[in-house]
Amino acid sequence: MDYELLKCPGCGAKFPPPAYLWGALTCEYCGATAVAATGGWPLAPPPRPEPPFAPHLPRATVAGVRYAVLGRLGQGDGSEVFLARRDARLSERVVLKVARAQEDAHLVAREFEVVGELLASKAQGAEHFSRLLPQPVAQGPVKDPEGTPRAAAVYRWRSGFQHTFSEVLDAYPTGVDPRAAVWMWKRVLELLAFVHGSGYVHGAVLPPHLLVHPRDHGVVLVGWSSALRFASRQPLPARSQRHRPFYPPDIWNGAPPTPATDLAMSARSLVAVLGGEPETGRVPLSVPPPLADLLKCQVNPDHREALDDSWKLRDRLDAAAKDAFGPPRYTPFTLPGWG
Ligand SMILES: Nc1ncnc2c1ncn2[C@@H]1O[C@H](COP(=O)(O)OP(=O)(O)OP(=O)(O)O)[C@@H](O)[C@H]1O
Repeated sequence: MDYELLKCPGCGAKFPPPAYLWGALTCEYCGATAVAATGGWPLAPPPRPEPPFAPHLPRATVAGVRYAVLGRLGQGDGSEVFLARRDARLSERVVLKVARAQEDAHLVAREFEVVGELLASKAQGAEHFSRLLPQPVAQGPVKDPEGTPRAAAVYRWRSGFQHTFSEVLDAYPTGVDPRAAVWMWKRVLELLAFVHGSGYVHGAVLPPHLLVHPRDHGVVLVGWSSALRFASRQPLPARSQRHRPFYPPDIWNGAPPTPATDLAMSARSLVAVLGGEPETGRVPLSVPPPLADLLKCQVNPDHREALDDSWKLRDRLDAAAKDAFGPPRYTPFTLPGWG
């Protein structure tokens, strides 16, 4: 085999090993540029084009980033929500929320903004609770299959949180085990305590906005487009007609929402998931009286015993659950698709 010593033809200094990417070498000592007699050292071949991920899947571009749409996660009052992945080798899964109509565009933008404000909150527990809020990635218009631009927002995907209270009720049409309802309500109240401590109300604590992690006994809230600073005393910017029985009645008359509104809506959602009537707070007889009584008084913010402080209500729930079931212990809860 023949070897060639690489020396600068100008000053004779040794060249460093030629970098594969360069077609020429510059001498570190005399600054001369040397090109091989054959016209240059070989350049690295251009990177091979990445094979596209699942080319049959539809693509959507938001804020200059392309996503492959994997499937639908759900449908909101004003939006379509999809699971997608960044269309690149180093990928990440995201939730893509697209406004169904132009009139709903402001709600998608509003949610993105409010969530950003809450993520900046310094209220007690911010470090823990901010991880339970949607994590914004990007927002901007996305073109639908007809080419019409629609307002869209992208959030990070949280694996495990994919069943809403509405789907839990589909899986348990006569209602969940009251023990499961206890941890579900506790998680909602803890998160609401942080939201209220930050000066906001969620304003739409409804079954389709409550996502359950069945194994970890976690619950998070989505659907933040109605959230607002309660000190503003503004009425809710949107209400879901389909879920009328979940709102305290004064909200339909334009009353400004307060933390008590969220607590009442959380109680009504829990009543529903227990197989009861959200409006009256009536639950099946299988629900032990301490829990049934607490729910019944809490669905109505005007009830003389209703609490308007989320932590206090959580403490009261703790006591009611101890009365009914003894000290807390882990009771497995399953949903379709979970072993
Ligand atoms: N982060 C998420 N992870 C999994 N599923 C989600 C997520 N966000 C939304 N979904 C699904 O999409 C459905 C609709 O989403 P969402 O409730 O946020 O829409 P919306 O009612 O139009 O929102 P909003 O009330 O803020 O305008 C939810 O009920 C749920 O099934």
